[in-house]
Amino acid sequence: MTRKIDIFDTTLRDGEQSPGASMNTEEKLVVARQLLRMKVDVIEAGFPISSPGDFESVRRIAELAGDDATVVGLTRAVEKDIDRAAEALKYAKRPRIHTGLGVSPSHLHDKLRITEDQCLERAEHCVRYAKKYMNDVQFYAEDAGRSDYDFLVKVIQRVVDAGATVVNIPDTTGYSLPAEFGRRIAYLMENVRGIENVTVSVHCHNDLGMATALALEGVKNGATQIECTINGLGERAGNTALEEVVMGIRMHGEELNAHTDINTREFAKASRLVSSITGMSVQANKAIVGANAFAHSSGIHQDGVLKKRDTYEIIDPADVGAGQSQIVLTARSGHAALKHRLEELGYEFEGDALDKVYEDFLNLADKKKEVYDEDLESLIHERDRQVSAIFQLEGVQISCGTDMIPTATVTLRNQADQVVTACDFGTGPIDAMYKAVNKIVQVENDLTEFSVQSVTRGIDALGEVTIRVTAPDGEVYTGRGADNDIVVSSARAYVNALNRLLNDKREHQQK
Ligand SMILES: CC(=O)SCCNC(=O)CCNC(=O)[C@H](O)C(C)(C)COP(=O)(O)OP(=O)(O)OC[C@H]1O[C@@H](n2cnc3c(N)ncnc32)[C@H](O)[C@@H]1OP(=O)(O)O
Ligand SMILES: CC(C)C(=O)C(=O)O
Repeated sequence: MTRKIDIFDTTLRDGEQSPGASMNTEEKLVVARQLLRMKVDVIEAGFPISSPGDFESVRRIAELAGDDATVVGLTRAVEKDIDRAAEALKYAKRPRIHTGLGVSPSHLHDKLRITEDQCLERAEHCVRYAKKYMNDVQFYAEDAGRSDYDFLVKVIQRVVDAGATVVNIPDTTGYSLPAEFGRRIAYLMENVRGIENVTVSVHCHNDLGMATALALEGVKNGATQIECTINGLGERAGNTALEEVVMGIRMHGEELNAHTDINTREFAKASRLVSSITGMSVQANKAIVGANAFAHSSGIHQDGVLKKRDTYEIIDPADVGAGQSQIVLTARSGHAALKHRLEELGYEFEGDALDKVYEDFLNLADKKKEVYDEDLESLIHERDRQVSAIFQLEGVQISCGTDMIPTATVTLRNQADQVVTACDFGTGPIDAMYKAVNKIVQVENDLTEFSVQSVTRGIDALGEVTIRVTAPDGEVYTGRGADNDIVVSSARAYVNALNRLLNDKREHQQK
């Protein structure tokens, strides 16, 4: 059996320290419920002395958690902070005070302005003082990542001897390299007497983008608690992301001799919840919970994933509550992805027919970032319309604008494969285009309806135009056309309606 790693979630404390991410008590309770659903072991609910609101949040989350999680209040190595935290945690079933102070030369000399001896004394005192209130006391050695190895051993020895149940070794500034941070943890494990009787925790920041790697190195070298946040929220560049570190342990559990009890299927939901409450959006390429984490948009990858998912995916998206892998159709997609999506939509294309749709698809995809299902359907319908065409639109060019007479030049190809061009002007670009088409097609009709709608989303969406023309005998013919450019859609729709009218006329003549 591998070691159980406790997941200490600090979204509500360090996560909330992200500029712009602060949460009120009700919002913190909503997040806390989600953390309980995920079965985190420890919830750091706030810094009780910092404000009445944070005190209340810690108090209510302690009540909410009951026996299901340890609830932590953070303090400085200051008696009044500890008193306030103890008060907030008075009714908690599993309370923990998290106290401590800086231990690096920078924090001692420039921030706290104390000597090493004063630091050792304060460290011991804050733990002993907190122990008056409860047994479970966690000590943090702030900025341990930049501290002297032997001084850190002395600090941790003092607090272990004073009764700390958990010792937290933070890389507060995200400065360390993972292997070096691992050596630091190993050094403590070798040199602090009795450390095997306490929980060693790691709390890493992401200033160099290595917070998850740092935490995993910590675990590899002896830590059994990881402090982390949903979406990696936290001071400055954030903390170790909970979803990343838990999945890292799941993937490499044997090598790390580690497992967690977290319900990973709640990850996607937790990510969305925290993002919507804090207003901190999640980057699309964020590991595990980003919108693109299980999306494939290039042909070679799509072909691989369609043959077997694990050719390009190490995690089943369902395991993190992210549904299914997505095949995103773009100009980098190949036949395999297009065929697959068409089949999902109920269209079977093989061989030459598939090649032709693929060609149209690429033309469209070069103009759009992403080709959606509606685009594909529209593209197929457009092809069907052209198959039975007497006239086909070859090109349309418009010139219009302020102080200009709208003018259209239209080129059509007829069934005898002749290309005919006509030009006309009108009250607007569409009117000019219709008149130019009429000069070539020369069939009497009234344009009785014109409507345009966006087929998909975004500025590059296909616009689909529907028009109705009425023949002299009162018969109505509908035409449709789709393109990114609505003038082109309009020309296509009009030519399509006229083709129908002409086909109908021919059929009548043949009867
Ligand atoms: C690495 C971390 O993330 S630590 C957690 C960060 N979280 C917070 O800061 C929570 C919100 N903070 C607050 O509400 C306030 O800063 C308070 C209530 C904690 C303190 O407020 P104030 O008394 O006004 O002090 P202020 O914030 O200006 O300065 C911090 C003081 O605490 C001292 N201090 C900082 N950390 C510690 C510590 N761990 N132990 C003891 N003293 C500390 C500083 O040296 C400074 O003392 P000084 O004024 O004697 O120089
Ligand atoms: C309070 C401590 C654990 C902290 O947030 C840090 O060192 O980054």
